[in-house]
Amino acid sequence: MELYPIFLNLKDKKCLVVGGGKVAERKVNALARCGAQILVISPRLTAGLQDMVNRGLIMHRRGYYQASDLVNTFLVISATDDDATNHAVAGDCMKNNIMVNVVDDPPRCNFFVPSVVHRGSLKLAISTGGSSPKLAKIIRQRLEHEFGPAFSEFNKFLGMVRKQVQEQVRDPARREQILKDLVDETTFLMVKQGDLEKAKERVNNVCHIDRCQP
Ligand SMILES: C[C@@]1(CC(=O)O)c2cc3[nH]c(cc4nc(cc5[nH]c(cc(n2)[C@H]1CCC(=O)O)[C@@](C)(CC(=O)O)[C@@H]5CCC(=O)O)C(CC(=O)O)=C4CCC(=O)O)c(CCC(=O)O)c3CC(=O)O
Ligand SMILES: NC(=O)C1=CN([C@@H]2O[C@H](COP(=O)(O)OP(=O)(O)OC[C@H]3O[C@@H](n4cnc5c(N)ncnc54)[C@H](O)[C@@H]3O)[C@@H](O)[C@H]2O)C=CC1
Repeated sequence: MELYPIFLNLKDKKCLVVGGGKVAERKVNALARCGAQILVISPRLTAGLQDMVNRGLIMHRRGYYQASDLVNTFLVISATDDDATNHAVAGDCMKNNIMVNVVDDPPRCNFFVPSVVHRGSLKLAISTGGSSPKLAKIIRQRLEHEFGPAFSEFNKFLGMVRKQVQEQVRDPARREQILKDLVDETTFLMVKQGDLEKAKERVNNVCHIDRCQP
């Protein structure tokens, strides 16, 4: 099966997490950082999830999953240790065309959660298609070394410069050429070697417009 990789905007989308154990906590944290509106259904919660409830970051209904929990839900993660519940959640979601991930049952998922290197808006997401989550984790750790925190700032800088070029360079051919030349292998290596200022200067030299300053 070939999986289609996408990046979802979950801001204010209702997301349901069934189960309140350590796997649920990991998935909730990933959803929370994207501004999702999260409801956890579980008779028990980890201390970390309880803390998030106390701080008003997520909602919690103490109890067992019911099909009515799915009303208005965009995305569901079923992270219980109970097969019958996980099957019921998957079946109900499939019937209603809701995105669903069942953490211990890949065939019942219509999406997998990748391993992710976070560098601000720059995300490197790794999936093994479910073959080996541990391999995905090892690759993520290697990439974290290779793509250090400087990439977060550099990516933000490029986004800003690119927007300025789009707004200020009227001639379409010139604009296209500048955008293509904005970053190259040499600039990339400067960021990688930690010379962010030099990299930014090189970008500014390409666009030659006064407002392209950090
Ligand atoms: C299909 C998928 C569904 C989904 O959850 O989306 C899935 C399924 C399962 N995971 C299992 C086990 C483990 N999962 C991890 C870790 C992670 N698992 C994640 C994703 C995924 N896991 C999806 C596929 C991703 C892909 O395509 O590669 C990561 C990447 C993202 C995240 O969860 O946030 C996160 C790493 C985050 C990071 O650190 O970067 C570890 C490692 C560890 O804990 O150290 C182990 C133990 C070692 C091992 O098994 O490899 C089991 C067996 C359970 C059992 O038998 O008890 C199943 C069920 C099965 O395979 O049948
Ligand atoms: N996909 C992944 O990344 C991984 C998946 N797993 C699998 O994930 C599952 C959960 O693992 P853990 O979080 O460690 O288990 P856990 O035992 O800590 O948590 C299970 C949670 O489900 C809740 N629960 C049980 N029945 C429920 C129901 N009917 N409705 C709502 N909540 C219910 C329990 O109260 C508990 O909070 C296991 O099956 C495990 O094999 C394990 C490691 C990684």
